[in-house]
Amino acid sequence: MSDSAPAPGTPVSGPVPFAKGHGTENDFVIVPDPDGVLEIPPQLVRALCDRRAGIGADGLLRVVRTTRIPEGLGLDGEWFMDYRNGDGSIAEMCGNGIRVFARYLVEAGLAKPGTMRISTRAGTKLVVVPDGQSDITVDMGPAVIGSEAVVQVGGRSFAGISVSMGNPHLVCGTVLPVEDLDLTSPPDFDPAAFPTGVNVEIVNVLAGDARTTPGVPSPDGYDLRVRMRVYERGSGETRSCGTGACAVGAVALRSAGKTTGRVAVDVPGGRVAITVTTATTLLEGPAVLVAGGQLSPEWLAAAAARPVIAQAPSEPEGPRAVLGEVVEPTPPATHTPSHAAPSDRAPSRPAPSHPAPPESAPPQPAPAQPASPQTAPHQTAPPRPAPPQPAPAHPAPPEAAPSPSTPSPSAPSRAAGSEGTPSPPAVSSRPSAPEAAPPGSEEATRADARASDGAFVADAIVEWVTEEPVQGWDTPPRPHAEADPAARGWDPARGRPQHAPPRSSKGPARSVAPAGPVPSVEPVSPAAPVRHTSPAPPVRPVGSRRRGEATGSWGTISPSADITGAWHTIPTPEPTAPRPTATPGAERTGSWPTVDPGVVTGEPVVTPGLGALLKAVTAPVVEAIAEESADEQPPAGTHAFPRPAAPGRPPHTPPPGAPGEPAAVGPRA
Ligand SMILES: N[C@@H](CCC[C@H](N)C(=O)O)C(=O)O
Repeated sequence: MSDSAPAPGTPVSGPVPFAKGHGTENDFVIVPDPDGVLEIPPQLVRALCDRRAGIGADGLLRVVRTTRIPEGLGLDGEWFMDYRNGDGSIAEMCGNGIRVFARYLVEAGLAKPGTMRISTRAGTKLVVVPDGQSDITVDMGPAVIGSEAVVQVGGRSFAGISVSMGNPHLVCGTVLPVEDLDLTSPPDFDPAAFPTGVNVEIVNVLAGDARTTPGVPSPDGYDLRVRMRVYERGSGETRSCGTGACAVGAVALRSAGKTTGRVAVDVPGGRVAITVTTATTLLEGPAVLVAGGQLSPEWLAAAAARPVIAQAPSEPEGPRAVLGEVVEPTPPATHTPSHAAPSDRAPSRPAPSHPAPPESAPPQPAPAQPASPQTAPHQTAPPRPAPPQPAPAHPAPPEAAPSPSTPSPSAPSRAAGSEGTPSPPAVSSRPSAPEAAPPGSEEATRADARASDGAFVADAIVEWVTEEPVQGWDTPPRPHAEADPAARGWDPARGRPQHAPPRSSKGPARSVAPAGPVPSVEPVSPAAPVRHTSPAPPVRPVGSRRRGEATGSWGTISPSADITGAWHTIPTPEPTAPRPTATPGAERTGSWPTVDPGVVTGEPVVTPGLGALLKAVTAPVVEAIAEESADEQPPAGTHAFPRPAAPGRPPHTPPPGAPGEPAAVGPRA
């Protein structure tokens, strides 16, 4: 923080800028905070992501210099992506979000196009942003493939393979057309297998798998084409998930007998390309900025004053002041993994009860622990560490691997560096590069993953059947959730969805989480203005939203924004694959075939667009480019999106109508 920086706790006197963007329609509110002076509590994240009373998004990206946050210690990207799910919970990584984040850096004049390093809770990622509006590519690190687990989605059981992309995923292949599935309710999963929750991908293989789609060619440049829908932890169903697509690409390739290749992953919001090499996973896809503007101070105050639903907080926070309000101290609450959707899509809730496995399920599927617990980024850098670390809702069985919620002693820990820290560290220059890869970093993860490469493949017995590609497939409309949990289909007495499938009468449930307390509404303290970070009480539990508040004002519309609102059309229609004959219980059989560990059936696929990146990953010149990018001043006067305030000043307050700046529409402080 510079000398002229406001003292912690000083109210921010101006409007807070924001931008809105999406990657394949996985959308985000972007809040620039280069000095790390803003705290955005979960309830404000929820309010901002509210699609009716807020700006609306699946998640939030806070743009902060890596040197200004405890999580960034040891990370060497100039910028840190502080990602939040729409329900206010923190996640380790977001593949679509980091592309949008990079686009924002460039459009806001904070970075130059080209290669840049962006730090996340899952390590520092290399990102290539071409000049113009072309797709952005991210080196996401290796997919760490774990073991089989079963999940209940829309009343059906699916077997899947757990994968860590820094955050946890369960990839479930199925013969049922994914567009027919009901993803309006949170999946029921085994909390012992996923103590911090899980993102669930349901997948059809459409082309390129000789065993299941014989004779159906993939689009040019791809080895496989798949379609997926996803239910995201903390966000509900989204129209795309970048980390999920990476997980799907890795598992789908292995199911087809390959460990490397390129996969077209079609999602409701478009298509992303996944390239799996022996060392890493590349995610390529669009990133679009839609608008920029300023949050209304009145709206912020109203958002902070709304009542909250008392529940176990999804992300225990340390003492901090907050954006929009200051709350009273509360004793630490028992942590319950957060994996529910935000309130405008599905209720936040305690860990769901896990129904009995389907009759055809293996008697005792292995707990879904990644093969190398010490290498899984979401284990080494758990998303919700807090001192003291509470026990998971259900401890893993004795034979299970150590709980992923157990932080590594060497992992970067917010417990050590954040929660008890009254203010961001006074670091004014970039830290020198560590001699060894920092724990939890991408480099460390990759090195560990290489060492355990042969242990990636899960012991799953599966069957793939093709299904007919469908043009213009769509997902059911998102349900509009009401404040009343019951009105959202939530049974507070049972602590699970009202229409959750009954547990099997033929055997006990494998793991049943405690139903949890019935949510109750309680007020929070009166709203206070936006404040800078300072020693402050813990953040209260995530709140529900209230209607009728003033919202953040809209600013400019980006010329590059895709505002058609139309369903994404797959650009190149592929030949129709033979549609399988659905058999009773088929959803249980669709999963991933066993692949011999360590079998590599193809060379890494290098396409023209990715060749440069693959070279960049290893070329020393990348470091020079990254350094240059970090050290040089961004071009002035060309940015189209709101820039953050200069160091030491409150968030940017552009003059109304200034060239290149969004017009100030909302009320001023
Ligand atoms: N949509 C993101 C993933 C966001 C985080 C996820 N919901 C989690 O909690 O792990 C992506 O594009 O990867």
